[in-house]
Amino acid sequence: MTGELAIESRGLTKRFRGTAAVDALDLAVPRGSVYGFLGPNGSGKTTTIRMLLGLVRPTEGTSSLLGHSIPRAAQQVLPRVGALVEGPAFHPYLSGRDNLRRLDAADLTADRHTAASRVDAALDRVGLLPAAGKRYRAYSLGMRQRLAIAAALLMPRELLVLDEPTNGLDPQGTREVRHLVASLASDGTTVFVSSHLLSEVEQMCTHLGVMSEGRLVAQGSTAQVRGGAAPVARVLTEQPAEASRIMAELGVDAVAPIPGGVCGVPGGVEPEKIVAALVQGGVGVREFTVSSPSLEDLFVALTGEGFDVSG
Ligand SMILES: Nc1ncnc2c1ncn2[C@@H]1O[C@H](COP(=O)(O)OP(=O)(O)OP(=O)(O)O)[C@@H](O)[C@H]1O
Repeated sequence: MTGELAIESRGLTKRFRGTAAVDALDLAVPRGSVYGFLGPNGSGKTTTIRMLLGLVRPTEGTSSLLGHSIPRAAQQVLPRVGALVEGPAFHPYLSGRDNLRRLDAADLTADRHTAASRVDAALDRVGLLPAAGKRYRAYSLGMRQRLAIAAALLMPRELLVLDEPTNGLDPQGTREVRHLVASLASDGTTVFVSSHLLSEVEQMCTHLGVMSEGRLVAQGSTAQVRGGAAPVARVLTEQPAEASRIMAELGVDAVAPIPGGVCGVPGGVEPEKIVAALVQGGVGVREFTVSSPSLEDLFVALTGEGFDVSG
C-alpha cells in the first residue's frame, strides 16, 4: 500500500448475519485532502470508519492508515490519528478545560509534563479558550462538538477522522464546525469527514466518496465526481407525453418526467435537433435547457435518495 494515501482500503467488507453492511470498499484518501464520505443514513459509513480505526474486524479485505496496516500496526499509527466516532463522555459539571485534562490523563501515551499546555492549545485551536473555564453544561451544541474535536486534537495529528461531526447541530453550530474543519485542513492535516448532508461537506471537501447500500458508488476529487455526470436536457412543456416520445425517438437517453416537463440525457444528440423536433412535432416548448447536473442531482441519481439539505 502506498504512503501517498492517508487511508486506503481494498475489498473492505463487513457482513452482519450474512448481510453486507459494507461491501468490497476500495477507498483512496489522498494525504492533505478533505475527504467527504457521503451517504444516506444506514449506508455503511460508521461501520466503515469503525473498521478503518480497528474498532471492529472486517469480514474480508484490508485497510491502512498513513501507510500502516490496520489492525496489525494500529498501536504504532493510531497516536497520529485523531478520531471522533462516538463523542467522548464529558462531565457536565466540569469546565471544558477540566474535561480535556481528564481525557488527557486517561491517555497512557500522553506526556504529563506537557498536559496543561496541550489542553490549552487544543482549546485555542477550536476557539474555546475564552470559554475554557465554563462548565460543559453551559456550552452550546456547537461548543460541545468543538470540544469533542479538541479532544481529538490533544496530540499532534496527521489525520482526523470525524463521523458526522455536524449531526444534531443547529445552523450556527454547523457553521462553527465547518469553519473549524476548513482551518484544520489548511494546516495540512488530512480530514476524513462523514455526513449524510451533502450541503454540509460540499463546500469544504477536495474529495468525495459516495456510499449507497454498503457500496462506494463514486469516488474522486470533487471535480472528477461532478465531471463524471453527463449533461441533462430539461424541457418545460404542457405536452410531456408527446415530448418524451419524440426525445426517445431521437435517441435521447433516460427520458423521464420532471415537474412541468421532461428531462433526458442527450449524449450525442445536438440540443438544436431536439428543439427542432419538438417544435415540428407540435410540442409547445416553454423552456429548454442543457446543463450539468448539480452535485445534489448527482447524489440523488447515485444513491436513489434525496439528501436532506435542510439539516
Ligand atoms: N453491530 C451490528 N449488527 C448488525 N447490524 C449492524 C451493526 N452495525 C451496523 N449494522 C447495520 O449495518 C448497516 C450500516 O450501518 P452504519 O451505521 O454503518 O451506516 P451509516 O451510514 O453510518 O448510517 P448512520 O449515519 O445511520 O449511522 C445498517 O443497516 C445497520 O443496521
